[in-house]
Amino acid sequence: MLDINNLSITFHPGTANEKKALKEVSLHLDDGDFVTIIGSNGAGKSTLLNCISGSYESDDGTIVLDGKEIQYMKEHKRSKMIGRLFQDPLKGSAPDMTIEENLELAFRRGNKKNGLYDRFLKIGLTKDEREFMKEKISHLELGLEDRFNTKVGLLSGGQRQALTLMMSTINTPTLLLLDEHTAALDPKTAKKVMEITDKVVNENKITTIMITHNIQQALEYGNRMIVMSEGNILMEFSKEEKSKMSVEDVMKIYQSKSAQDLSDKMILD
Ligand SMILES: Nc1ncnc2c1ncn2[C@@H]1O[C@H](COP(=O)(O)OP(=O)(O)OP(=O)(O)O)[C@@H](O)[C@H]1O
Repeated sequence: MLDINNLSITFHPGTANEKKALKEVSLHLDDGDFVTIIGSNGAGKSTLLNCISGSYESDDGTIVLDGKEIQYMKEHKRSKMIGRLFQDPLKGSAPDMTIEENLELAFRRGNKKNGLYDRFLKIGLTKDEREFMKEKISHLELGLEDRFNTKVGLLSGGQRQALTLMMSTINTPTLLLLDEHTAALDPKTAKKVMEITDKVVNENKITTIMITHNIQQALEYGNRMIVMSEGNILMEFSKEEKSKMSVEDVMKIYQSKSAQDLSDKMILD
């Protein structure tokens, strides 16, 4: 479903600041895979997601998603297939619009049959659509279904991140990219948003890549864990291997295989 072959990108080539951020990275994901990625600061984790989403154009290599070569496809076109969440809960939803308006925008954007919104002809949700979305959002158990007319800017960081997750998955994406999407939340809220994420991903069998600085989270969730260092994929662990590992084991293995330690953020967690 996702085939990345020999992906490379160098920033500021030929200058003193030259940085090979990805060095011939190859990665294959099957349908429904939920892969967690950990690695030291500057390992290339976000760059990899940026190349997949189209925020960055790689110098070399291919990215094939669902049989289509996408490495030269514009980012806005890829966004119809790829959902993405960032660390910052303020990204991904419009603060001056209500929950309902944000959900409608996400619903029409990814739904060919509902292309009217693309042409800026806002038509509003039908009664059935509103009920469908209220039902979906009630699964978050955050009470957002009763606040459909609340402006999103008034929601907490956790509520907003959960809403963005809902917006990214209301039309099931081919691929979901999560870039430390719980890192800016307090531990209790982060846990709740992670549990919601896991439920949404598993129930809808969404192929997902999640970067996290939290090793425990990387071990606990998903069916594969990838470890990156200096622009390379250093190691990969299956669900079964992960289940037998502790956070300390991961840190020891990383230190023995890489010249670096895992990021300071990870050690502090
Ligand atoms: N737009 C850019 N211009 C120049 N250098 C960049 C750019 N984006 C990333 N880099 C560099 O590429 C390297 C990899 O960065 P990246 O953000 O992918 O790391 P990361 O593994 O996500 O790290 P962190 O855990 O600190 O977020 C870093 O040295 C970074 O400074």
